[in-house]
Amino acid sequence: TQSTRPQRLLGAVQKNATRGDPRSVVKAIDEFCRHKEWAMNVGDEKGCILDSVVSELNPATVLELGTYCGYSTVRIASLLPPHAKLITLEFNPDYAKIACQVIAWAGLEDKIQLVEGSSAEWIPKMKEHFGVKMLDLVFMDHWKDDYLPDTKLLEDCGLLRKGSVLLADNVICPGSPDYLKYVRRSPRYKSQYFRSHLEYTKAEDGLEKSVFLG
Ligand SMILES: CCc1ncnc2c1ncn2[C@@H]1O[C@H](/C=C/CNC(=O)c2cc(-c3ccc(F)cc3)cc(O)c2O)[C@@H](O)[C@H]1O
Ligand SMILES: [Mg+2]
Repeated sequence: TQSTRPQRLLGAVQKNATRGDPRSVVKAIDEFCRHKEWAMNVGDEKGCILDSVVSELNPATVLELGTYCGYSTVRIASLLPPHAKLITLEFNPDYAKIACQVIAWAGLEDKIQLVEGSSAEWIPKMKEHFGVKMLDLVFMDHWKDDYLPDTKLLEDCGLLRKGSVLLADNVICPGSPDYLKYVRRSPRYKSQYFRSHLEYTKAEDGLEKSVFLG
């Protein structure tokens, strides 16, 4: 049977990356997507912006919405302090299976909790199920129409504190106009746009960083 693109991406990691070396996993995926097959990872250019936001924040608890193949999961987790935790939600079981193996190849299983299911189902369970008190960082990279409803759900579930950061991928391409309007207009957020390019292309895209003001 034909392999899928995520399966071929995993193959490139297992072939070209060193077990237990997260940066080599990130590099192997970027090489594969730049030279072999494009895939919707945040990529190396926007990835550097992601790295700087994570490093500056030094978050103890991170939530990622939309694992896909685990590229940004590995990229974020490789920068977290020793006891920090990253919970990543992915509702496609095939993608979750690939991401699980990419995370294992990077040797980051201890820092990452991959949950198979939808954000709508699991965000309300964060506190009781994972013992999460507050989220320091949320990286949004799932369906773009879900950015806004999930942001409101995070607020309603009391998961954001003064200083919590929402970092959203693709606010230009494919775009999430309703989300952008909301965080830029709301007095409860201090929002900032980091201009960049769509992964592995010259098209414009960017990340929106929004700090919750409480
Ligand atoms: C139900 C809530 C919910 N709960 C849990 N997991 C969820 C979920 N909703 C979705 N997922 C999973 O997240 C990932 C989806 C990601 C969606 N991302 C883009 O569509 C995208 C597109 C381009 C682009 C494509 C083509 C172009 F021409 C240009 C740009 C570039 C990008 O960086 C992009 O992120 C998948 O793993 C879903 O299974
Ligand atoms: Mg994206």
